[in-house]
Amino acid sequence: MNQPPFIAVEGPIGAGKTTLSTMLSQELELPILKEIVEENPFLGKFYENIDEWSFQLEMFFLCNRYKQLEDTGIQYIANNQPVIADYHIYKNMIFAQRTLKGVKREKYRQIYHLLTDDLPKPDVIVYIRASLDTLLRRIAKRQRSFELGMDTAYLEQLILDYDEAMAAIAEREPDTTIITIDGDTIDFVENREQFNEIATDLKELIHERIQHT
Ligand SMILES: Nc1ncnc2c1ncn2[C@@H]1O[C@H](COP(=O)(O)OP(=O)(O)OP(=O)(O)O)[C@@H](O)[C@H]1O
Ligand SMILES: Nc1nc(=O)c2ncn([C@H]3C[C@H](O)[C@@H](CO)O3)c2[nH]1
Repeated sequence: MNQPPFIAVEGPIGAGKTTLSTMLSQELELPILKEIVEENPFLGKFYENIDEWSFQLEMFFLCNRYKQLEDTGIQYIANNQPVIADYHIYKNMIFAQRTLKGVKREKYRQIYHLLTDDLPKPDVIVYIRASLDTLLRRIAKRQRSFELGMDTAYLEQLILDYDEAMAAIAEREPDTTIITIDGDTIDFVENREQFNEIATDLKELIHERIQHT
């Protein structure tokens, strides 16, 4: 039986996840789960020295998301309410597999599965793909001080990691709907028609699922 959807907006750093999920939550009148960024004590240190700070940072993200999704499961999903998030829990693995090495990576992997295997997983993913140029422009535009020294190669690699991760989810979870948006050509901020198309697709999906519940 279909459930009212749990929608996640995903994509590499600066793709527009928070922007699009906020717009969608307003348009579709859905509650939103947002990543907490400014209060993260490790992000600045991490971008200065990834090898030194990656384990602390990845564990911090994992624990925060775990708590948020545990609460979401109780508050919304168990009550058959649609909800939208500006991340998918699998994001933790995408980053951690890139930033952690050796024993720490293996320990992290085990903790990840222990914490997340029984969490509610999104059944719709809006995946915003974007080229390196677009991402760099957007990251520069928002002027977060800790991101200004970000290594371009790190971002370039994450673009590939995201593509691989989405392909792996599509194969592993055929019931998950993945809507891919080309963030280079579709401008959901400036072009209202393009935003409306995305919102309409999701409205139809929610409607279908609620009818089948
Ligand atoms: N389609 C767009 N056109 C122009 N600017 C955009 C667009 N989408 C997002 N932006 C701008 O790009 C910047 C990054 O967007 P946003 O913070 O939503 O990205 P994000 O994917 O949530 O980032 P992060 O990975 O860091 O969480 C913001 O300044 C936002 O206003
Ligand atoms: N290493 C690492 N692991 C994560 O799970 C993760 N999630 C987000 N981020 C970074 C991207 C933006 O700079 C900033 C806001 O999204 O935080 C992460 N970095």
